[in-house]
Amino acid sequence: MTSVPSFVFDSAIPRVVFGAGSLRHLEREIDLLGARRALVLCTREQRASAEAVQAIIGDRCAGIFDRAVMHVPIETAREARALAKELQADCAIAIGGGSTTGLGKAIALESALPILAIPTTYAGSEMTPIYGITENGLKKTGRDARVLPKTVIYDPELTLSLPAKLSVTSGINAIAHAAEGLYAQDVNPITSLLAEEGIRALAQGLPRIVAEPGDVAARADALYGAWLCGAVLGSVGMSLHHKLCHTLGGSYNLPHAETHTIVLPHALAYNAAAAPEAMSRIARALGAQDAALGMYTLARSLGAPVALKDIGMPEEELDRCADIASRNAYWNPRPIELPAIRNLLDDAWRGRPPTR
Ligand SMILES: NC(=O)C1=CN([C@@H]2O[C@H](COP(=O)(O)OP(=O)(O)OC[C@H]3O[C@@H](n4cnc5c(N)ncnc54)[C@H](O)[C@@H]3O)[C@@H](O)[C@H]2O)C=CC1
Ligand SMILES: O=C(O)/C=C\C(=O)CC(=O)O
Repeated sequence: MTSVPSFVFDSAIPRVVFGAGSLRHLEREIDLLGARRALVLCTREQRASAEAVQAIIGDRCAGIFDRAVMHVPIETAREARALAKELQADCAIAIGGGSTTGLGKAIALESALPILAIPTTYAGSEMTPIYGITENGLKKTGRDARVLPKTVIYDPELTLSLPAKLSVTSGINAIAHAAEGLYAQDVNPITSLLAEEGIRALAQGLPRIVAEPGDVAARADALYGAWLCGAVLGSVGMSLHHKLCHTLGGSYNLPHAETHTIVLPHALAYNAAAAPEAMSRIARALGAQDAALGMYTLARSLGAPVALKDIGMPEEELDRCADIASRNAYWNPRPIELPAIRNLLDDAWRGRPPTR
C-alpha cells in the first residue's frame, strides 16, 4: 500500500492538440480562441514554416514577424508588440523553439494577446507561465499567467527538420526540467509522474532520432516527452541546475540547450545524496544504474558536447561564475557550497564524468 503525502498541486496546462499532421487543425483552434487576425512569429531561419502557416490560414494571417532571437531582447519585443497593435492582431501564433515562444510571451505580457504555440524544438517554454526578456545585456525572468499559451499544437512532423545534434541537446534541456522537478521544494506526486514519464519518452526517443532523424514515431516520443517535461517546469520550482545554466547562458552567452546538456550530469551528482528518491526515479526512467552517470553516458553516446570548454566558456571565468551562481539564496536539496560548486564547474568545463 502506498502512503500519499500532503501536497499542493497548482498547474495550468494549456489545451493540447498532439499528433503527426495535427497542424491541419490550426483553423479550428483559432476559431476556438475566438480570434480572427493572427500575427505569426518565427525566426528568420524558420520563415518558410511561418509562410506554411500563412498558407493554411489565408486572410486570417495579419502578418509575419520573423525576427525572433534567443533570450528575447527588449528592442525585438517592442517591435513585435508595436506590429501586433498596428495590425490589430487578436492572437499570436508562435511557430518555432523557445526563442519564438518567448517572443510571443513578451507580447502577451503587455497586451494579454492569446498565444497559440506550435513548438518545433523540445525546450518546453509553451507549457510555462515563465517569461524572459533581455535588457542592457541582463536577462530577467518572471512568472505571469498571461504569458502561458492558450493552445499548443504539437506536430512531430514539424520537428523532422531539427538536426539530430540540436534534437539531442534540446531534448536534454527538457529532461533537465523534469529532473529538477523531481527534487523541487514543491514536488508533488502528479508532477513526478509527468517528470518520470517525460524523461523516459525522451531517453527512448532521442537515440532513435540520432539513428534515423526522419523517424516520425521517434519524433513523436520525444515531443511527447518534451510536453510532459515542460509541464513540470511550469508547475514546480527549479534549483541549482537551472541557476547554473542561467548564469552561464546569461553572463557568457553560451548556447542554451548545449549548456543544459553539459551541466545536468554534474548538477545531479551534486544533489544525489540529498535527493535519493528523485535520483532513483531519474535512473529508472533512463534505464541506468545511476542518474548522474546515466545522463552523462546518454549525452556522450548521442554525440552531444560534454565540456563547457568546447562551447566557448573561458576557464578564467569559472571562479566568477561559481560566485554568481552561489549568490542570492535559492532552494536546492543540498546547501549551496561555493568550493563544491567550483569543483562541479571544473568537471563540467573539462568534460569529466560527474563526481560527487
Ligand atoms: N520560458 C520558458 O519556460 C523557457 C524558455 N526557454 C528559452 O528558449 C530559448 C531557447 O529555445 P530553443 O528551443 O532551445 O532554441 P531556439 O528557439 O533559439 O531555436 C534554435 C534554432 O533552431 C531553429 N529551429 C527551431 N526549430 C527548428 C526545426 N524544427 N527545424 C529547423 N530549425 C529549427 C530556430 O529557428 C533557431 O535558429 C532560450 O532563450 C531559453 O531561455 C527555454 C525553455 C523554457
Ligand atoms: O530563461 C527563460 O527564458 C526562462 C526559463 C528557461 O529558459 C528554462 C531553461 O533554463 O531551460
